Amino acid sequence: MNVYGNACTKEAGCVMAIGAFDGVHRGHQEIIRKMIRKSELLGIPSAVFTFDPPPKAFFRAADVLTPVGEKVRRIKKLGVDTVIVASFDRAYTERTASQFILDLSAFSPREIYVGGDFRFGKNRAGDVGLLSTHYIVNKAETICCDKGAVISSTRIRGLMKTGKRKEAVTLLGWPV
Ligand SMILES: Cc1cc2nc3c(=O)[nH]c(=O)nc-3n(C[C@H](O)[C@H](O)[C@H](O)COP(=O)(O)O)c2cc1C
Ligand SMILES: Nc1ncnc2c1ncn2[C@@H]1O[C@H](COP(=O)(O)OP(=O)(O)OP(=O)(O)O)[C@@H](O)[C@H]1O
Repeated sequence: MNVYGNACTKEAGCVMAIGAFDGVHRGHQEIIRKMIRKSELLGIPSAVFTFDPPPKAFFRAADVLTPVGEKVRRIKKLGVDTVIVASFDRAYTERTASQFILDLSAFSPREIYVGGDFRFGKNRAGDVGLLSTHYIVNKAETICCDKGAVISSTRIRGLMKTGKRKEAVTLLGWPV
């Protein structure tokens, strides 16, 4: 596990957002900004817990929009104090949902932000319900584009593949 920024410790605690965040697209930015606002309100550090490579790249060979260095840079640029990157390899996918919950406790998250469909742990056994029995969990609302379609890394990968760069950039909110 690599940790960028030392603001978030067990003692200091944090408000945390968790996810693959490949591309750090406009949907991701919204959830991260909400998390930062809450951390400012509570007067504690903000943190993002993410994975390298993104689980979809590991399991389904999806194209990676942002290599880890660029992903961390984008997340920091949004104003996040600490970025935690777990190495997503075969051994890591064997960690159970309970082990992952225990991993998080090293950063004492006071509140956590995820999407409603967030899953974690071996065979995706953990869900928001389970996480909520341990932490205060905020479920982010889904952000859509102007045409009303959900913004996702998968959608942006498709646009890039078919040469629709301009549309991809609009959904990403970053230049490519
Ligand atoms: C410890 C751990 C183990 C995981 N094991 C699996 C797995 O066995 N199969 C799978 O499809 N995804 C697995 N995942 C990936 C999650 O399903 C999910 O993609 C990840 O938590 C990121 O959330 P997000 O997809 O909402 O961004 C695992 C995640 C974690 C944290
Ligand atoms: N459009 C969106 N609006 C709000 N939250 C989002 C949006 N897309 C993803 N999220 C949330 O951001 C976190 C990271 O999501 P993830 O990186 O898996 O998103 P994704 O774009 O759907 O990726 P993929 O298409 O590869 O599955 C999750 O908690 C997820 O629910």
